[in-house]
Amino acid sequence: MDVAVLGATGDVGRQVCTQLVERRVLPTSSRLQLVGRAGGSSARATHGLRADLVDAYDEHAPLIDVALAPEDVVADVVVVCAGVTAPPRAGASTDRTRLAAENHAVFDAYARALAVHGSGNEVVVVVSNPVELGVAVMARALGRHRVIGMGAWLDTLRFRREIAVSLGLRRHRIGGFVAGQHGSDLVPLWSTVRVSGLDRAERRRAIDALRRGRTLATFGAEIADAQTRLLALAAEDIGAAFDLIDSWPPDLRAVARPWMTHQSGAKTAAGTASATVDLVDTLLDGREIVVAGQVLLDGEVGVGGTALDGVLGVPVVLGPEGWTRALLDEPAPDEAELLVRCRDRIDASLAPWGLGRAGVGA
Ligand SMILES: NC(=O)c1ccc[n+]([C@@H]2O[C@H](COP(=O)([O-])OP(=O)(O)OC[C@H]3O[C@@H](n4cnc5c(N)ncnc54)[C@H](O)[C@@H]3O)[C@@H](O)[C@H]2O)c1
Repeated sequence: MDVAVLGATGDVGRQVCTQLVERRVLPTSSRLQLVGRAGGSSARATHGLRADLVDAYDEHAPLIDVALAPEDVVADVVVVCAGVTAPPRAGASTDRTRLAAENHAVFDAYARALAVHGSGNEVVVVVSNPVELGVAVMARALGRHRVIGMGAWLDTLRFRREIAVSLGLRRHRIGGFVAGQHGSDLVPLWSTVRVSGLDRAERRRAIDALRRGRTLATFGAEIADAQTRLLALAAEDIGAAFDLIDSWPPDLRAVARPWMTHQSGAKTAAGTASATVDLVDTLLDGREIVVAGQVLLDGEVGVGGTALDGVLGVPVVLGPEGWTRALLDEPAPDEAELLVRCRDRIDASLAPWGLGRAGVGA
C-alpha cells in the first residue's frame, strides 16, 4: 500500500513523513510520495526532504519519490497537510474564514485531480484546516466514505490523555470520544468515556468529580474566557499560562492546551502527525477499528430524534476502504444539543462554497 503526503515539507507534513518511516508503518516494498508545489520553494525542499529521509532511514525506508503536480498524486492513502495555517504566535488571528478562503483552492485542486486521475479507491485523510471544509470538498468529489478528517481523532486522544492525567493513569486505559468541529468547537462526549478497571458506579463517581458539576451548556463560554485569560497571562509569562491550564477540568484542558501550544510558536506538529499516522496505520493494516473523525453524514447519527446529515466529527468504524459506519448511541442531552448546534455552525461555514446541506446537489 502506498501513501502520498500533500504539503510534505510543511511542519505537519514533514512530521507525518518522518513518523511514517520511523514507526515503520510503511514496509520497504511500499511507496511514500512526497507532494510539493511546482515552482515554489517547497518544490526544491521536497527533493531535499526525500534525500534527508533516505539518509536517515535507509535500512528500512520505503521507496520514496517526489510529485509536484496534483495530477501526479498516486497512492492508496492520501494525507492532506498542504495549505496555510493560522500564524503560530500569541494574539494572531485564528480567523477560520480567511483560512477557508486560502485552503479551499488547495482542497479543490487536489480533489479534482484525484477524481480524474486517481484509482477511484484512494482513502483521503484530511489534516489541513478547516478540516470540515476539506472533508466537504473531498467527499463531494470522491465519495463520502473515502474521506475522513483527523481533527476529531486528535481531539479524542487529547481528551483521553487529560482524563488519564487527572486519574493518575496512562492514556491507554481511557476510552471515549470527542465529536463536533475540530479545535475550539469540539464536543467532548463524556457519556462515551470508559476507564478500564472501574465499574459503572466507580466510573460515574470519577467522571462527576472530573466534571465539577459543569455541563456542556456553558462549555463555549468557558473556552472563550479561558482563551482571554491565557492570552493576557502568556504575554507576561508563558510558563504560568501552561500552569493555569493544569488547574482546569480535562475537557477544557483538551481545548486550551493545544491552543496555547500553537500560540506559543511551537505549533502542534508532532501530536497532529502522531494521530494522523495512527489513522494511516489502521487504513494500511486491514483491520477495522473505531476512531473519531470528521465525515460527511447522511443521517447515520440520530440525536434527540433527529437524523444528522452534513459534515461533523463523530465516532466511526474505519477500515481499509474508508469509514463504514458511524457509531453514536443516543448521547446525553447536553451533548446532543451541542452536537446539533455544532453541525449547524459547520454547515453555515460551508454554505459560501455551495457545500452546505442546502447547497449539496444544487
Ligand atoms: N487537523 C489538525 O489537527 C491540525 C493540526 C495542526 C495543523 N493543522 C493544519 O495543517 C495544515 C498544515 O500546517 P503546517 O503547520 O504544516 O503549515 P506549514 O505552513 O508549515 O506547511 C504548509 C505546507 O503546505 C504547502 N502547500 C501550500 N499549498 C500547497 C499546494 N497547493 N500544493 C502542495 N503543497 C502546498 C506549503 O508549501 C507548506 O509546505 C494547516 O492547514 C494547519 O492548520 C491541522
